[in-house]
Amino acid sequence: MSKVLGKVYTENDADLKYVKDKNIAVLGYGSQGRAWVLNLLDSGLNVKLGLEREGNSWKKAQEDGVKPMKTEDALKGADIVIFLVPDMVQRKIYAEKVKPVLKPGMDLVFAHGFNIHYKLIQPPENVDVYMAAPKAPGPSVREFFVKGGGVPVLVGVNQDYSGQALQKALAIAKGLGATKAGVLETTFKEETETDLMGEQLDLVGGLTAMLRATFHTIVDLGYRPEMAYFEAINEMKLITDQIYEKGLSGMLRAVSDTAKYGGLTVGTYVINDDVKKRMKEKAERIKSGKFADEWIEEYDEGSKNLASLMDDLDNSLEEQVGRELREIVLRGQPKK
Ligand SMILES: NC(=O)C1=CN([C@@H]2O[C@H](COP(=O)(O)OP(=O)(O)OC[C@H]3O[C@@H](n4cnc5c(N)ncnc54)[C@H](O)[C@@H]3O)[C@@H](O)[C@H]2O)C=CC1
Ligand SMILES: CC(=O)[C@](C)(O)C(=O)O
Ligand SMILES: [Mg+2]
Ligand SMILES: [Mg+2]
Repeated sequence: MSKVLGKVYTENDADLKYVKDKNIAVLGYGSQGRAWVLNLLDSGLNVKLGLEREGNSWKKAQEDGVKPMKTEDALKGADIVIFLVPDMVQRKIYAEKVKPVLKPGMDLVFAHGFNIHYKLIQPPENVDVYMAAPKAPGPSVREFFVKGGGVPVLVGVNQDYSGQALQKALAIAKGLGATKAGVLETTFKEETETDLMGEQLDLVGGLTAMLRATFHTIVDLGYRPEMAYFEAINEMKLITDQIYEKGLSGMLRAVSDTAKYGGLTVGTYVINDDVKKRMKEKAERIKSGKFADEWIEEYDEGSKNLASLMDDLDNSLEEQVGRELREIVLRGQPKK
């Protein structure tokens, strides 16, 4: 029994029978979509892949031995519709393709609560709305499954018309392999807001900004960029691997005493109360819905700021050095 976690669902708490005879339409074959389609098919479920265009995803699915079809065709006779197109695209596909064929008793399933929580999609009362949110990038969802395991998934129920929404969410999570690890329960609000906070404050936002700031601090003092890249960026994976396996204190015990002392004293000097105040400001912005409004507006105007930020990053010194150094690093990587 766990001392601090809420209920953790594992293999025996979930039964595929709740979704086994249902027709499942998965919309999208990107990072998550590919992993979901392949894992759910391998788990023996009836999955149809629906795509809007015969583009890259279409080709990739065919290469994987999956038969893609037009969204409309995948939705024919569907009982369960799983949204794995980008968050900003879901409302359009819902309005144009799903809503017209939505019948009482159907299920709408999400991998992230954004569209439901921020009311971009407002389903009628007579359908189930639930989520299975993998706490890992899509490629890991597939890789763990293929190796006989699974990544942790959060399940949550927003509407339980059938009275079986939680069982179905757990069944989908099991089909993804997640009950091999553990499935935790959440709400759409909690999952959406904490997911955004994590990715903005550290995983995606804070981390890249910190790596780049450290890189430039070292380079600005006159050291060579390749030294800075190794120290400030490349080695981060090895440190986070230690945290992943052994926790923060386990990582600290794996590095030298010199690193331990320097790290513990300087880390909190750099990431100080002032930084935490700024983090809180941005976390509040997520809670208030202001971040969602900003992102929707940016997307609707063509994501120009996003594209230009990505361009700047691609052209940065750290990425130029990184592209060359990674060839050396990856050459020495043990074969999988
Ligand atoms: N990427 C990840 O690892 C994670 C994603 N999620 C959630 O999973 C869902 C899917 O996200 P990803 O897998 O990252 O998406 P993605 O961007 O990797 O894949 C999107 C799929 O939708 C298609 N698509 C893209 N633009 C489209 C458009 N305008 N019209 C129609 N189809 C379009 C693409 O061809 C592709 O098949 C989102 O709700 C996301 O928040 C949740 C956990 C982690
Ligand atoms: C991979 C993941 O869970 C993220 C960072 O939240 C996302 O891609 O949105
Ligand atoms: Mg996430
Ligand atoms: Mg996210």
